[in-house]
Amino acid sequence: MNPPAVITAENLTKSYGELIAVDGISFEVPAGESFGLLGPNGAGKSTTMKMIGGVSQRTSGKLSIMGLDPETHGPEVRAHLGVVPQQDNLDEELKVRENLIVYGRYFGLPLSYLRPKADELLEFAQLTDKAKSRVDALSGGMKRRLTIARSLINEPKILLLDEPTTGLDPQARHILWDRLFRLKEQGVTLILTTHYMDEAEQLCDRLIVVDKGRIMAEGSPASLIREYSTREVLELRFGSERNATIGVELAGIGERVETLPDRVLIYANDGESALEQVSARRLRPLTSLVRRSSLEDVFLRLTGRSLVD
Ligand SMILES: Nc1ncnc2c1ncn2[C@@H]1O[C@H](COP(=O)(O)OP(=O)(O)OP(=O)(O)O)[C@@H](O)[C@H]1O
Repeated sequence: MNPPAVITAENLTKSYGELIAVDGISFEVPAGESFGLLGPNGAGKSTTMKMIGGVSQRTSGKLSIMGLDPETHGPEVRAHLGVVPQQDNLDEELKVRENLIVYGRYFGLPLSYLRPKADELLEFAQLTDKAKSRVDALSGGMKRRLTIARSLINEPKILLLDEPTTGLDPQARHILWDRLFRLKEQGVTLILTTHYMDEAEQLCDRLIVVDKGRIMAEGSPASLIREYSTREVLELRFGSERNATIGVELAGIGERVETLPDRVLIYANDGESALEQVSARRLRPLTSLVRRSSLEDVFLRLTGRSLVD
């Protein structure tokens, strides 16, 4: 039997005046899943998260979190949720450990619970030795981990993460991904937005690709890649002058040729054999690279645009 859905959205819509930021999206997230909203800036990801978190009212449609409507049962819904917003909003005046305790007090949790819980969460966030540090002395990655630790103070069943690793360096991102994996192993349902395809591939069991407030596709990263791309991609650079016109000369190689401003992509199941065909036509790229298809290719196929602006 499938686990029950902890979040159900049906035709969820949010308009800001004339602008439809979220345009009738529907999805279900079963308990324990790591579910992603992948899309470029402005796609409507944060707006969807805010509606789930009960801090933004929907214009129309239905939304249910653990069987409750966040608009009519705000406090009950928030008790099940941990929220990691896009911008860290830690209290810079307070020390690291105090941030956890003071936040827990907002939930009305007793100090006898909060003190050991704060220590446990600092351990989890690898911040035990920073317990007494000032927040403004922490690195970006540490602040993110502290924000995540803080969001876990009430032992939420669902964690909402809006762009969890934006602005972090690769090492800090990997540490964070590892922590999120651990939460998933503990059975926490993760809902995350990202415009990084590698993050979506690493973290999400299933995701929706969103663009301009609409769902373009839905599935696991692997199934989306299988459905919308080839196994491999041959990336060629011919220099800015030739890139624009070379597409015609490459026609027929692989399943599809996509011309971007700085490179040409040939979609083929066997990239090396596509490269041999390029050589056979006496076309000499400045650089060539064969790689596996990614969600970036899925997005390009679905929208004709690149995921990262
Ligand atoms: N409070 C608001 N008032 C008016 N328009 C808004 C408001 N919040 C968001 N928007 C608009 O709604 C659209 C969707 O924004 P949203 O922040 O949800 O996108 P996003 O996919 O999360 O992108 P980002 O990663 O940049 O946050 C954008 O066009 C944005 O300008």
